[in-house]
Amino acid sequence: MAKSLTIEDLNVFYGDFHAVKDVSLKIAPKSVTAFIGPSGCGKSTVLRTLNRMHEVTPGAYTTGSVKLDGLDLYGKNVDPVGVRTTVGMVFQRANPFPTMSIRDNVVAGLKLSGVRDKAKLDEVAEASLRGANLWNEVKDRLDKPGGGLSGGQQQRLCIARAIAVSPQVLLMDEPCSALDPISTLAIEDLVAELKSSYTIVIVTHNMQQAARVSDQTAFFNLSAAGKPGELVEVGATSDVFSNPVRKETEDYISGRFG
Ligand SMILES: Nc1ncnc2c1ncn2[C@@H]1O[C@H](COP(=O)(O)OP(=O)(O)OP(=O)(O)O)[C@@H](O)[C@H]1O
Repeated sequence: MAKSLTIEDLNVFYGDFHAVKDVSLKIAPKSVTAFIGPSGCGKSTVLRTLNRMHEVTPGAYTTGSVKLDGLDLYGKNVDPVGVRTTVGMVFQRANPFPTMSIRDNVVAGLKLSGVRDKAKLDEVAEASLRGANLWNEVKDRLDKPGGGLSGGQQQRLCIARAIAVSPQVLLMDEPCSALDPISTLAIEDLVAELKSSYTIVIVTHNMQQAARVSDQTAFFNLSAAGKPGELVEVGATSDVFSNPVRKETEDYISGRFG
């Protein structure tokens, strides 16, 4: 199930632009790691390299390595589509297929991979919706369109869709930025529960959220405009927030810049 991630000397480029420089980081299985830092420092870019999602941008490439329990995700025979099943992703804006039913939204990935057995699909839909804390709210309207749910429910639907394909890691790119405070707390509670089954990496601009949900915090920064983003400090969240090693980290978390 949940696996570790080891990032070594990762550099990310968009064509000629060097976006992120020399990131090395270990992420333990069944833990939550928060990526924090000012806009443009490369948090989402690094996140996307963890399931090769950056490759959908023409000209984007990496050097260095990302290993999932020792397996190099950039190895010669590794299929990026398979990587995205093992390392699932939830985006900033909930993106369910709006006219597709709630049930079909959840099992879309399984259907795409050829599963046709209705009993199996129903079973996975229920388990995933339960896992995403959405079952009780939608169990009587599984055949209604996903687009009819509230923003917070749609985001949990997307989490259900991500876990339906049994990933080992879940990447979340500012999953609460479009949500109200109540829905945000529902997602944070869910992250705490999902941690028992998945390794989670979450990008957030919300310091309190990083402090509430994560075990480990990685602070990224830019040394100057136009320079690549760098990982300044990483450590146990309680240490990074209460006793940061670097002054830049302290300035950022105390709101003095960023
Ligand atoms: N598809 C892209 N093509 C070219 N450059 C990009 C692309 N995506 C991001 N960048 C650049 O890479 C750098 C890092 O961007 P990224 O989105 O990873 O930062 P971020 O820390 O997640 O920012 P934010 O907090 O604003 O979302 C920025 O200079 C950005 O302009």
